Amino acid sequence: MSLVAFLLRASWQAIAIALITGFISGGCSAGLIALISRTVVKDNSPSSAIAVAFMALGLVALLTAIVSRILLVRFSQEAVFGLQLRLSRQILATELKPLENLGLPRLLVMLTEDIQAVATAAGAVPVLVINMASAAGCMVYISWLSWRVLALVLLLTLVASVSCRWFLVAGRRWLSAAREQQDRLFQHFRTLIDGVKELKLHYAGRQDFFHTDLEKTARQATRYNSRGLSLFAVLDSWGKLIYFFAIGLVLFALPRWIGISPETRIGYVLTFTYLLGPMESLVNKLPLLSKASIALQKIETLGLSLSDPDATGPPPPPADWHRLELRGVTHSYRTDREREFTLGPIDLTVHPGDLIFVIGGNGSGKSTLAKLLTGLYQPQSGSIWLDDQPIDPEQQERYRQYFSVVFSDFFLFERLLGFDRQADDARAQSYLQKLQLNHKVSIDQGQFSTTALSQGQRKRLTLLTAYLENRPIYLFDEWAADQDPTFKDLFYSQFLPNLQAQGKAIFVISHDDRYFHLADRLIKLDYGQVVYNQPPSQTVYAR
Ligand SMILES: Nc1ncnc2c1ncn2[C@@H]1O[C@H](COP(=O)(O)OP(=O)(O)OP(=O)(O)O)[C@@H](O)[C@H]1O
Repeated sequence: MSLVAFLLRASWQAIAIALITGFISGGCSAGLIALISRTVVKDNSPSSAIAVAFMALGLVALLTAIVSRILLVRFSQEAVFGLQLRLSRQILATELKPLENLGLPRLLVMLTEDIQAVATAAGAVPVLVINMASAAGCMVYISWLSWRVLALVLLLTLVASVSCRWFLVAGRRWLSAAREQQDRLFQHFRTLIDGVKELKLHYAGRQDFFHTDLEKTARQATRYNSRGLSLFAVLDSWGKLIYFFAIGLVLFALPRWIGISPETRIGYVLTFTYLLGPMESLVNKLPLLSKASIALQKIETLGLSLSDPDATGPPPPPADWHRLELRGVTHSYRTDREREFTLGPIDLTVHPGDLIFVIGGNGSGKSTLAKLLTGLYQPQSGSIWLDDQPIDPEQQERYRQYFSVVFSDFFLFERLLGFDRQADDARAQSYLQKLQLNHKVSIDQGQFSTTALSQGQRKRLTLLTAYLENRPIYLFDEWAADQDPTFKDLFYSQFLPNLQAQGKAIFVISHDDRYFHLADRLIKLDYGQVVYNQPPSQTVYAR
């Protein structure tokens, strides 16, 4: 999608008004040039009517330029604002799996660099429009002066466009290549920030990462960018050369060939001298426009969902339920054929009040099962049923509201999201006490006083959120792994039974075999397959 199409889509009526006022302004500027050249050539003592006309034209040119620019600035900024919100919405509407496939760096580049590129180009559009309008007005004036000169100008414009096209296409290709490197560069920036501790501790590793990965990619991006921008710089000078050639032609050659009048000559030269500024600014903006359309193309090819997640309104709150079933559910990660991992087919039935431990070695598929169970992944085959109703993609949002989940790679928000702040403060405060965090953290209007805590303490705060959510089904992915022995014991022997007593179904992904006997059922996974699904009393599991 081009920048123009993007802006038109945002509000074509506003753009039309801005264009019309822009063209009036440009036309008036061209009229001013005509008036000046006529007066210089023909009138030694211009009448006051000409002076009034001059003032009027100047005033209209100025006022319409202001109106056009303000309108365009406002609408281009609105369009960028809309783009930011649309992209954020699209990310929220896109299923987890395609987002994981895209990866964080690509999404980050899109939300920062690409939006910035579009915003910068959109900011330049108002000036561009006025300049193009002035150029068009000047063309009209030239055609009025002499159609033969106009034919020459058009011919030169054609030559200029054809010869500049090569620079444009090549320049754009390099900028596009630089944009590809930008995704990789953001990946390295992420490594730099996330791995800063490890990099600081390891001199050789740090040098290796810095030179082999980060510097190399950054250099490549810089190289491609400079090649692209250099071509645009050559294009600028080439354009100017053609421009001066045109002026020279009219000044020195045309009078001999076709005998044009001094008025035409001066009018032509004045017009072109005036146009030099707008044309230069127009050519200078070409790289910005190219970058913006590359960014817009990139955004489109990411394949984010186009549906609005909020279009159907809020999902209904979870109703009473009696049975959750997984029937032959599978999920595969297709990295390459030989190392493809497939979870399932899994058959599973859960009832309210069930406490199920999901166990198994590293990489056996426990977290994948968690994502399937909670509706974050859709089954690739098989189906999930809630009380005799299959969960199809339209039901997914509603289905997810049944779950309160703490993942092993959890994210702790700075405040309690989506709660009635005042009403829930008191409840949250009492949970803080139970979680033995009241001496470290307080809550005011749903805002945690701090989240700068130890890993174990931060994880306890996620438990607080889960409690407040009060959903029918809970899932804890290795929640107790970071807890001290006392709190770990509290979690397994008090918190879980408490939730169970409230009729919650609970999945606990765990390696803590000391507590396996507390479960109603153990589901053991091994390389994506269920080894057993039975009560611990019937199971011999290794301690
Ligand atoms: N995003 C992904 N892309 C490709 N393969 C993946 C992805 N996530 C997980 N896998 C593969 O799926 C398998 C199961 O991973 P999963 O995270 O479900 O295991 P797990 O039992 O939770 O392991 P752990 O106990 O180490 O957390 C692993 O072999 C892993 O390589």
